[in-house]
Amino acid sequence: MYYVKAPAKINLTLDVLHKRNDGFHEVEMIMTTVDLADRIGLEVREDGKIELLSLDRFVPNDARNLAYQAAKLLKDTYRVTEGVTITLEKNIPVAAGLAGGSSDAAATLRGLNHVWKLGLSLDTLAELGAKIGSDVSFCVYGGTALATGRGEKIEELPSPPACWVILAKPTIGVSTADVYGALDIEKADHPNTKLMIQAIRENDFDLMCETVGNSLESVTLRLYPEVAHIKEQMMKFGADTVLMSGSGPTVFGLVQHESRVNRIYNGLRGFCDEVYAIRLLGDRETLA
Ligand SMILES: C[C@](O)(CO)[C@H](O)COP(=O)(O)OP(=O)(O)OC[C@H]1O[C@@H](n2ccc(N)nc2=O)[C@H](O)[C@@H]1O
Ligand SMILES: Nc1ncnc2c1ncn2[C@@H]1O[C@H](COP(=O)(O)OP(=O)(O)OP(=O)(O)O)[C@@H](O)[C@H]1O
Repeated sequence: MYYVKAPAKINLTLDVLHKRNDGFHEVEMIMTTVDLADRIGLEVREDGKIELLSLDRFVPNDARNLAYQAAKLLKDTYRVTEGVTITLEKNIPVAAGLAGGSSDAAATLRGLNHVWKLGLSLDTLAELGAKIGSDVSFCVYGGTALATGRGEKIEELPSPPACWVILAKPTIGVSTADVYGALDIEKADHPNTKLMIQAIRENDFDLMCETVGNSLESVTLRLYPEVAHIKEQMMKFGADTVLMSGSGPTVFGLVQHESRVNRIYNGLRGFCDEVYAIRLLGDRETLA
């Protein structure tokens, strides 16, 4: 069995610029990977079939699964005769704004490129991944990046300042399409992407905290008041900054001092089942 790691992402910024003619939105986002990952096992089969095994009851184990779709796309595009059994160990919360499914698809592309000996570049895998979902291209590279277009155009950035990340996910799943659908771009918050890039390049933690922002946040906060409650509590318990990731509902807090991490974690665990205290991964090397 060949194992690949599929880490979650958070959006340090997510600016929605305008709606396009194809129904998608033009975005500018700064994404970074965090140390919470699914694990994907790949076993080559000679009968040419693709099979997916998942123990998580919230995740489909058929052609609806993004990891399955990744395998099928790669097999069809490059006329691969071999098949694969994909074992999915899910640790990233589902429908959470953490790109769990997209990261599984990306890791499957990377892993199959290896076990099927295709010799494709990451750029080629990222281009292919964009056909599965807007977040897949970023997940193929991992690390930290500016993502533009509908999210599929990736420019690598250095690692953000090192810190702890507290993730808290309320017990609701959010549909990305619904959140984009309910967005009023004029009224939304528009983070300063350039300033965030400066904060990252200058390794300035305080500037990073001041500059986080997400155009989709106010939509999800309006639809699900419990997300606002988690934000307030996380701030109150002492996070340096707090923001919703992607289309939500997961909220992340950035924390510089380890001494505060336990207090925030324990405080949130009092009323939220899914809380994680992890580190930013930040650079691409950690995916190898
Ligand atoms: C919210 C984010 O997770 C931020 O990283 C992404 O923008 C969403 O990425 P994703 O889940 O991979 O999204 P996709 O599967 O490509 O699209 C789901 C739906 O979200 C909406 N969508 C997505 C991306 C985008 N730039 N504009 C959109 O309007 C579309 O209605 C689309 O049908
Ligand atoms: N491998 C997978 N892992 C999780 N969900 C999957 C997977 N494949 C398909 N899905 C489906 O996709 C939906 C969205 O799940 P996912 O966890 O990827 O959302 P997300 O974290 O909000 O992603 P994003 O941040 O990219 O919008 C789920 O409701 C699930 O049915």
